[in-house]
Amino acid sequence: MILLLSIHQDWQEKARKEVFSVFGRDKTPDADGITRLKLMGMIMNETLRLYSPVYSGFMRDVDKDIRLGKFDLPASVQFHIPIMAIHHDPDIWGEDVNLFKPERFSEGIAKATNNNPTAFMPFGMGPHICAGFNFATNEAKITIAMILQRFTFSLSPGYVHSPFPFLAVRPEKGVQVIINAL
Ligand code: HEM
Repeated sequence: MILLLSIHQDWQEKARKEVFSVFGRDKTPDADGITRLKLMGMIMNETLRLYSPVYSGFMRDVDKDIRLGKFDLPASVQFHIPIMAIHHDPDIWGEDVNLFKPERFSEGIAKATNNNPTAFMPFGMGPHICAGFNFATNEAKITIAMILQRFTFSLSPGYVHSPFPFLAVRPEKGVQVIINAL
């Protein structure tokens, strides 16, 4: 999120305005307020879509013969759900699939996915959905909100774009930003 908000200063400003309107400049973010950060949620979803940390996806075992949409899946096969590929499918997200556009989530996930809400699954899906889902999203929202309350940030000219798959997607050469106190 820091990378994308450094590039997209307009969204950084919108996110800061939202944080100020909910917490002001000084209040430490609390659970109640965090649920009211709608723009922050949209920015987070778009970040998780573009740079899905669990890029490779996840596996499911088929325990009995089953029909899934147009596929007949026999018992005992394993299939792979490739999160990053689904998150970059233009049939679902549109021709602007590679652009950072948090506004695509403004009316919820069903609208953003052209009525395929299960196509957005940065934390997986079903009974084995990520156990840390709430923890991870709340922690990130609190951290970003506290940074936005105190600092502006922009991308350093030395930054080299280098998303790198190593367990999770990470910037191989780091994310260098210039930070200024507000
Ligand atoms: C941005 C951060 C994270 C992302 C994107 C993420 C994503 C995922 C994904 C895609 C799965 C597979 C889900 C499935 O098979 O349907 C998963 C499983 C899991 N995650 Fe996370 N995760 C994150 C953070 C965390 C954190 C912080 C914790 C623990 C505090 C955690 C604990 C787990 C556990 C225990 C599972 C296995 C759940 C099961 O198999 O029942 N995750 N996560």
